[in-house]
Amino acid sequence: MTNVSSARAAANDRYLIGVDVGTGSARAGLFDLSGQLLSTGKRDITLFHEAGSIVEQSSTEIWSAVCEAVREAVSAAGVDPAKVASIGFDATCSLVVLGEDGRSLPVGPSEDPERDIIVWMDHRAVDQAERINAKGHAVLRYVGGRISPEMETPKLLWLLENRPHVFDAAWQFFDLADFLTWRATGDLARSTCTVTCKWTYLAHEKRWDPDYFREIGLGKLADENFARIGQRIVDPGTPVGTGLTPRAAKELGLRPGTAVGAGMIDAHAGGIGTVGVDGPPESNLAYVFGTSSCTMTSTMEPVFVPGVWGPYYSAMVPGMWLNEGGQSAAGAAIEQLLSFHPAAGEAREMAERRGVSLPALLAELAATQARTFSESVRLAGGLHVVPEFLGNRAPFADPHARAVVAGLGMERDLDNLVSLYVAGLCGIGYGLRQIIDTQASSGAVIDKIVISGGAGQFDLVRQLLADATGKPVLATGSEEPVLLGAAILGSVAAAEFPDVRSAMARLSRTDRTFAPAGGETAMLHAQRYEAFRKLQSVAREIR
Ligand SMILES: Nc1ncnc2c1ncn2[C@@H]1O[C@H](COP(=O)(O)OP(=O)(O)O)[C@@H](O)[C@H]1O
Ligand SMILES: O=C(CO)[C@H](O)[C@H](O)COP(=O)(O)O
Repeated sequence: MTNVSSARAAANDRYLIGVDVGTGSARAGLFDLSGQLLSTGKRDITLFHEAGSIVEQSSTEIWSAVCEAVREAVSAAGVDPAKVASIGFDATCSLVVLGEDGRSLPVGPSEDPERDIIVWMDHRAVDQAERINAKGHAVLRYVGGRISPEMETPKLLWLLENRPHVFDAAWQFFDLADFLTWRATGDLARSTCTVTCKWTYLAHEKRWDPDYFREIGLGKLADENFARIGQRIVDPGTPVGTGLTPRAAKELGLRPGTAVGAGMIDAHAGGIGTVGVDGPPESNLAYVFGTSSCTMTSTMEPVFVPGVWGPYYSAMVPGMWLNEGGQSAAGAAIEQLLSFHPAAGEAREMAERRGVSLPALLAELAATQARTFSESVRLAGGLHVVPEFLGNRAPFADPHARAVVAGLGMERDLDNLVSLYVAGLCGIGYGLRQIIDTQASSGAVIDKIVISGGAGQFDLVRQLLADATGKPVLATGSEEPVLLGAAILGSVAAAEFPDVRSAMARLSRTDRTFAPAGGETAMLHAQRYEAFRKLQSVAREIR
């Protein structure tokens, strides 16, 4: 084992960059070899919304945002780019469509070629997903029994049926993380993580299933031997190409040849940035609470949980199986919930004056109004929220589910908005509890939750989630575990660590534990959880 002084010396020598492309922004973090975050850079990215659940982005804009964020992080730390050993990428699981020579193709009715990405949250392919599910092909066993319209094969089918000229003109279809490693290195390798979780690649058998593609109407892709969706599938962290191309290096402000690791989906990077702490990975559920929420559970043997994505082999922790749940809208659901309230405008102005976001302001107000974080649940009073504004991802795999808010009165004031915010967070917590309970009844039992993501950075949120689920919530030492996860991928490609497991063990540690409240508070949450399930079930019945 390296001692502290030699680790420090090494830490001064070489640096790791992690890039996280979330739904709303591209961020870069510069780490030393002890996992210490030295600087960050961030650029917002545009989301184009259209009728029909269409949400698109631009890969050109995203690549520029990545380059600017990396330059910002490197210059803020004052580090010589020659000392950057590696770069790793994670991104949302959005579909990028490129034509010959890598030129962007328009994925939607706007016909704007810059809009070449169907974003993960785009639900245009609900009908295609339903038709695929009706066929019941055996590969669906490995995506929780039902394909989601957020995955890539329904989206590809939508393109083939609605924009056949674009489908035919496409040279490559990429998951966003694989686009980024291709753009950085020129290598078309796909990551096991992306293709297994979103494209039905069977990593445990190291193969695509051509029958599935033929049965659902995407036989063309099988006939081409999968040349447009990935013929070389490598584990996350595998060195890609010969590192950065001269062009990409110039754009990023780094050296050509800097090692690049095969990437991951953002939630999975959050997973490897967190689940290595405190006990074996199978005891820890990684909870990534950002625009969406993702629950990542690792097991030694495959566990089939209807309505929870997976089991996926080696898609997150190498050699382990993964069950992935969560909700399509989590942070986004809280934003939507708050936007309906009469006091939202006034509160937003107040938040702007203080230079914080609206939910961050409300978290602060809730914390000051309650004696302890745990007691803030009482602020919710008779308000109950099932925050399924964009369907139920797990454990019902139901994209048609919608939100329920119960207990509204005539109040219009800021305090009532704080109450609604707390009730919304409790609803997020009960949805998480429901996934944990469902997984446990199928055999995937966890002891603790390790949290990451933008919304997971608040102590009030962490405590409420611990109380709502009855499980301890751990915060890691790194304030940016998702960026750390991405940096780990690069570090392995640069051979700074022998493999992802050892990098996880070396670079992540627990900072604080939020123990679940007992006594009356636990009872109150048990009652509220019951109310949540009743409301959710009535809403389903009504539909
Ligand atoms: N205190 C908070 N309470 C609830 N939601 C929050 C809070 N702070 C941030 N969020 C939400 O978290 C999301 C941003 O998280 P982040 O991980 O940065 O996003 P992404 O990676 O999805 O782009 C936004 O939806 C934001 O409104
Ligand atoms: O589907 C997912 C992971 O499988 C993610 O939810 C999606 O990629 C968006 O992530 P984020 O909320 O962090 O922007």
